Amino acid sequence: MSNKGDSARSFHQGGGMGGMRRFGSGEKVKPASIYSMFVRIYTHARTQLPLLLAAVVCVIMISLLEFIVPQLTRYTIDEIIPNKLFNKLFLIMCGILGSAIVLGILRYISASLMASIGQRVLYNLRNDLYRHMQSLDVSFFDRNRTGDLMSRVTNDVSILQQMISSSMMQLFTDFFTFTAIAIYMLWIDWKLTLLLLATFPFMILTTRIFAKRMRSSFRTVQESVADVSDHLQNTLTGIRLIKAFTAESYESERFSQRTKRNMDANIQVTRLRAAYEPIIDFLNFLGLAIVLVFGAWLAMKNQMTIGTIVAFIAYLRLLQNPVRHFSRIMNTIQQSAAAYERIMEVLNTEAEIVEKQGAIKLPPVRGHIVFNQIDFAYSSDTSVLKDFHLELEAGKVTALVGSSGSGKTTIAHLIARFYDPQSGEITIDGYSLKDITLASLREQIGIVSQDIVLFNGTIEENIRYGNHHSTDEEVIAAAKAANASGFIDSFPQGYHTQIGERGVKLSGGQKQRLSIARAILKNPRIIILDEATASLDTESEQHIQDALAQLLPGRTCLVIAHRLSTIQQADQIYVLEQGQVVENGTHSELLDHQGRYHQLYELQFPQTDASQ
Ligand SMILES: Nc1ncnc2c1ncn2[C@@H]1O[C@H](COP(=O)(O)OP(=O)(O)OP(=O)(O)O)[C@@H](O)[C@H]1O
Repeated sequence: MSNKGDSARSFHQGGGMGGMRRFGSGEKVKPASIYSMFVRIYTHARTQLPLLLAAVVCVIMISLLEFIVPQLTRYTIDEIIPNKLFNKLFLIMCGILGSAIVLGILRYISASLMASIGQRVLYNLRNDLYRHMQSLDVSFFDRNRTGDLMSRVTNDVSILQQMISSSMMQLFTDFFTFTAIAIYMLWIDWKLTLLLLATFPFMILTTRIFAKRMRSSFRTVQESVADVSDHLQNTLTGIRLIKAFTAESYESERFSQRTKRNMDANIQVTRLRAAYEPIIDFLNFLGLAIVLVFGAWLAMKNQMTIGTIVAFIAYLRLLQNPVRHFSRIMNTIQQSAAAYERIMEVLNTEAEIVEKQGAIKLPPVRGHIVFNQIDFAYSSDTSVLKDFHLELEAGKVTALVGSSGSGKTTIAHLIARFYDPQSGEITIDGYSLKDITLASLREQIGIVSQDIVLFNGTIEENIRYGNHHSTDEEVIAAAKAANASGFIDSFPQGYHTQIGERGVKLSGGQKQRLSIARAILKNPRIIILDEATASLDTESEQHIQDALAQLLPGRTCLVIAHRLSTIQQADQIYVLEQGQVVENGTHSELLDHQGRYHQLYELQFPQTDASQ
């Protein structure tokens, strides 16, 4: 029933509706620049400033030490060897080994610090992402595939994790080393250094060209991972259906198509990388050739010492190391940028259903609900409700009947403000839904729907979802009222029985009774029963009807039912056809009227004399 489409398309285009914001929440997101990615990471890391500062100090010290070692080489060649300073050799030895030990310690400290900062940044980012998703509307989840969203929170965040924990440190160190050494080399011989640096614009250009392509390939890789995850989510939860339709090979084939897309995209990334690295290596060799040839020329003209050339070559290697690392890190950075884009698409999506500023807390209501001139459509091409009026009297039972797709469940969704109508107003006790806080509205509504949602956990935990602060006695009382205590007590573990994913270990009727118990525990002022007794046998249904008969008095109740036997006692019955109320009245009034309700009744009870 949902119109879940391709994720990228739905994020970028929304559902249409002539550009209305309601359906266009997933506005086009600009490709996130690497700069903005780092700014965001830094914003999160700022909270751990002392750690960050310690890491930066380590990085600066590493750069300095890396700088000192070639100086020792130069000193050995230019001073110690010509002057035969044997006594200095031991000092040189100690200097090099000491530097290596300190470098190792500093690298260990900075890597640990960065890992700890990185993990905290990601912990915050992942939680922000999940919290933000929770705040988005039902329509967002209609538009986007569950597997794709899961992949954004898990896979895409993990990719960023890799970059922050390992590559960021390298990037920092390289940046400092590069700057320090470039300045020193300019100071020693600016002409040679400038010649050397002349190769860098080519490196930057090559990097830019490859970066763009790599990012788009990584984007495909990540989308294909999301596709695979979505397929898994759908098919593993629907395994019984697949088996019933012997669709195992069909699904395996579809799975392999998705993994092939992933494989192709990965091959493309590897090819790009394989082409990029040799180009960078070539430019590095060009630098070496320049230093060697030009340096030798200067040395032959006695304008440079051999020690300086050796030190220069050592520095050149240090200067090129960051470049070589960068060509490797660029892979991770581009992959992270693609992941970051996908994360930002969710974070930049704004909820359409938002509380207006100064929204008031809905006080405990009597439950008089009015739909006034409501126009509603899920998307621009199909209208569900048009100029719709409906009144639910406070404390009474109102039933909605009508053919499938006539808009009954939609009415329930609008009361809970899962969606907003395009025009018109819905009020509860005179309060417009748009003027009140979402929490204060939803706290007063209990929904028992035809799609029973139970979470993996115990029976007790699932009932307690209705009210996390309830006592054990209250949980048991709710189960009794919902006629569920009988089957719960028959389980060896009673209320502590694990019900499995989505409650797979329970029968349809048992699941329904748990969901009713959950609603009873919530003790709401308004109750919506959307086909709540549909999967119960006649006997259980009678028990539930008895339980509801105790629960409903004094509350406003909206009952949506196909089986007319369940709503005969309703105070008011509305008959809906194509989003319009075609008649209303009590059961007997509607039978007397001999209209649509009478027709439906005849269809369901052909042997009964309708007039009785
Ligand atoms: N999330 C959604 N996105 C787009 N269209 C939807 C969505 N939910 C329902 N619809 C469409 O809205 C119309 C009304 O659906 P609704 O679920 O309200 O009908 P219903 O009367 O409750 O049907 P049933 O008795 O079969 O449950 C249908 O045409 C349906 O296809």
